[in-house]
Amino acid sequence: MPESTNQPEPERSRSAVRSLLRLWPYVKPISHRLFGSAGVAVVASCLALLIPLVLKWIVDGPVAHRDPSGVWLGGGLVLLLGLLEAGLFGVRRWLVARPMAGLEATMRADLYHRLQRLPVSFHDRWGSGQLLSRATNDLQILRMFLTFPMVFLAVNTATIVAGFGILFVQQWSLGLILLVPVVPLVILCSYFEARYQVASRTAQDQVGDLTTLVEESVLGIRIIKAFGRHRSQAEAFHRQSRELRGTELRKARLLADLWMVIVGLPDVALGAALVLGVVQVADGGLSAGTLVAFLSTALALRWPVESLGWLLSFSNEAATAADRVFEVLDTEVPPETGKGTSTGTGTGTGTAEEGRPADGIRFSAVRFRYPDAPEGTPDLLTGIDLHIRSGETVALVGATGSGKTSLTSLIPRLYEPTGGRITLDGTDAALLTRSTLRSLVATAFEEPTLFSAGVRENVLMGAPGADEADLLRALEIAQCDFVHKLPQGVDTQVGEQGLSLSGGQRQRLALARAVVGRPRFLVLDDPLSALDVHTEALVEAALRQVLSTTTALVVAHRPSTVMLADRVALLSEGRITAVGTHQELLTSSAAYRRLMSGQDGSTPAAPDRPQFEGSSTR
Ligand SMILES: Nc1ncnc2c1ncn2[C@@H]1O[C@H](COP(=O)(O)OP(=O)(O)OP(=O)(O)O)[C@@H](O)[C@H]1O
Repeated sequence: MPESTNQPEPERSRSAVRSLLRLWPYVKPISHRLFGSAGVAVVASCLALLIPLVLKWIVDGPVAHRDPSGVWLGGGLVLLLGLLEAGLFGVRRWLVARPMAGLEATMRADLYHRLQRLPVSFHDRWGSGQLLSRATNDLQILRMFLTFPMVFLAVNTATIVAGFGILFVQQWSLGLILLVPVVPLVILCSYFEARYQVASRTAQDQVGDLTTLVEESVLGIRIIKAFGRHRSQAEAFHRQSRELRGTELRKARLLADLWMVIVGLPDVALGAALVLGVVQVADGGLSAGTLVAFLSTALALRWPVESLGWLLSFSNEAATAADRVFEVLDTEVPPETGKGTSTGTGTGTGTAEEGRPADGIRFSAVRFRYPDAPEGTPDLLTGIDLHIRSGETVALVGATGSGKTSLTSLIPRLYEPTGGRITLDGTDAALLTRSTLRSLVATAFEEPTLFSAGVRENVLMGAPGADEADLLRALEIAQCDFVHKLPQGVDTQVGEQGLSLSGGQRQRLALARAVVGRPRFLVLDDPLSALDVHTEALVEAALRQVLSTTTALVVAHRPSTVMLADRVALLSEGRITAVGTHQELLTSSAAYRRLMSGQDGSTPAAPDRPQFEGSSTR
């Protein structure tokens, strides 16, 4: 199982600000709330800065003049300012909580829709865990950043500027001492920021890889158990966990160094200001109240200054999260219609015309290579010419790895051909919109995937507009009588979080899904794979029914599937090298005989041999 993904290497050096600015289109609709909350936070922080001024008044006034009523008044004022500050911070939260949850939901919806629209070749390249972590972890980081760190970066900077203003007014010489650490702090912060940025990206990518591994271990638990692969899976898990732990520790070390500097330098400066201030009070050059106010203001500025380290590191993580999310959102969705060549009867309008002469499926000089195939590898399909007549079923056979599945996936344009043309009843498939194309072509894959939903939803997924009558018809055609005996009939939950169905039951439900929309064309990828003899007979019966209603291309690995077809096409070295009935090919093609007898080592045929040597095709 792959442990790392093949997605493009991200750009490691980038401006965090530029990355975060990309969030603006999402922030814009709620910017009034965000700015409002920042304004409220600035007012709250400034109220906190007034407290030292009240203290100065208390010390130099009522305390110096031994006036208890003045002390009570000052105390009440401090309490009032504290309550106001707390209340305003509460209002700030209230202002942003709901819009931020909405922003996260909108971004997640956009990401999800983009993932749904991106081609299969994109999903081939990206590990599912990487996508999962972007849709969950990274979006959560972004919401948290916009709610708190972004606002407080601005608020704390404003508070620091206002606080220093107050310090300078109170005693400029002491204020200057506190300013001394600013230059080394800025230099050290930018040094840490650059290193933290790299560590943060590495950690977030490693979380994605680890998510992929855990997901695969859960989904593939049967195989892991069956092959006793616990140990190797556990080793891979521990290795990736250790790597992630190492990166997190590196981040923690960087953060610890940053905190040490951010806390240490101002404290040294504060100590120096305290000593100098006490000397000035002793000399009579400064009132005790002013020194108390100065130190209280400086202490009130500790949190805004100290928090800068954490806020900067979080901002970096948010910038990384934004990069990772936009890497997906920026991936271009291929155009709806490709660069097909209009045939004499092709419409080019993206719709399929009713009443078009039923020509079936035609492959003309179709070429294909996977977008991620290594440089220099030859095309997988090098010129496919094949005509499946309307109403006909053609079985596609070939050695393992010859490209059968790849060929069938070109019909619904899960991949785009790199050359040639596929026409459906005379219309170039490349000129149809994907939605039109997929309403014409239904597919049942080798692995019948069911979703965590009821039988009804799983089957109707094949035709969103279909009704109850269509559902029952499809279930009947696909021989899914067993459904009615399930605890809640067609409403029984199946799939990952539902009732476990047998392989044959899943195959038949996948067939029902394929036929529920009465598709004009049907593509089946080895629909009898891995079935026991009894189940195979049931699915075969279902298939016969299904195939009689449509034009079909069926990938066949075993002779019993071949027997369902009218004709057989042999795929070899990227081309269709022979077409004919089963009997014709047995007579005329040595390669076909070898394939059917299993002598090429790819197709097990022995148990079915007596069957396919008979003459009937369907
Ligand atoms: N997504 C992909 N990216 C790159 N190469 C791929 C991809 N999928 C399949 N291939 C390669 O294309 C070749 C043909 O694969 P394909 O699955 O079409 O063969 P097949 O004839 O259906 O095989 P089988 O009979 O074993 O199912 C193989 O060499 C495979 O490694």
